Amino acid sequence: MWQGPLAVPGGDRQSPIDIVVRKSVFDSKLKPLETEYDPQTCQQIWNNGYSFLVEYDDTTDKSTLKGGPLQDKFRLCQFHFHWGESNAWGSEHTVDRRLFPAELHLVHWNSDKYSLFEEAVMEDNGLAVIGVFLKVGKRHEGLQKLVDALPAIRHKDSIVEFTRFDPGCLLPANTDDYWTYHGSLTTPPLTESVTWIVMKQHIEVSHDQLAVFRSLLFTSAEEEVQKSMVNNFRVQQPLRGRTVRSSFT
Ligand SMILES: NS(=O)(=O)c1ccc(B(O)O)cc1
Ligand SMILES: [Zn+2]
Repeated sequence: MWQGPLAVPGGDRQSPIDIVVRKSVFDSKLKPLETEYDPQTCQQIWNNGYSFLVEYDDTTDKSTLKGGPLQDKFRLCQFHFHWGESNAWGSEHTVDRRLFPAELHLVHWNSDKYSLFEEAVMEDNGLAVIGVFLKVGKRHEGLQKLVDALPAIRHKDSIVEFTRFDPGCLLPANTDDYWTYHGSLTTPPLTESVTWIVMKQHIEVSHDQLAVFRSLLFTSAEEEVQKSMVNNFRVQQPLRGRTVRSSFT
């Protein structure tokens, strides 16, 4: 897995963390999430050498997230995943130390306060990331269009057009139950600008679908030694006195 600097200098709100359910605090003021995703804003899918990203046109408020713990409206800019080399591990967050084979991150930035992702990423209330755990089980029909595009972006820095994909199909049926806490990006620049919203309910994907994730490569086409893109998750970070709130009892 990606080790990197163990702690960011002065970093006391780093991610990911273990969510200790019995220590989370129910907050009745937490609202249901409100997502409005327009599949027409989907643009491309690419291998950035850490994961694969599905990127959305975030020049207007077409695909947005609000409600939940958020005061402002946030724009979807991309989603990506983290996974393991085996089904035994792969997620970044854990629940009472329980590992999942993979985790989806839907990345949004505060378009009420900032005009670009690059600005928002430096600010306390700049980003909101929805985390969804993946379990191996039945095939996820909505995911298949994405899985079919992966062989075309096997190598780092490869990119293909990818359109008309509704990321809402990757959310669990129940999006009212979640944990939320203030944390950071889990890959560089590791900035502490993220309101994390981790779904209690997981989604299911098939073993074969997850195997295609593992067929991706960290390395670019020119490199002699090819390395499988697996275990692209960060080690867990200290809670440093933070409280994880829950939207459910
Ligand atoms: N893994 S994560 O969702 O925390 C994340 C999101 C975005 C970026 B980034 O745009 O550099 C890095 C990490
Ligand atoms: Zn991520």
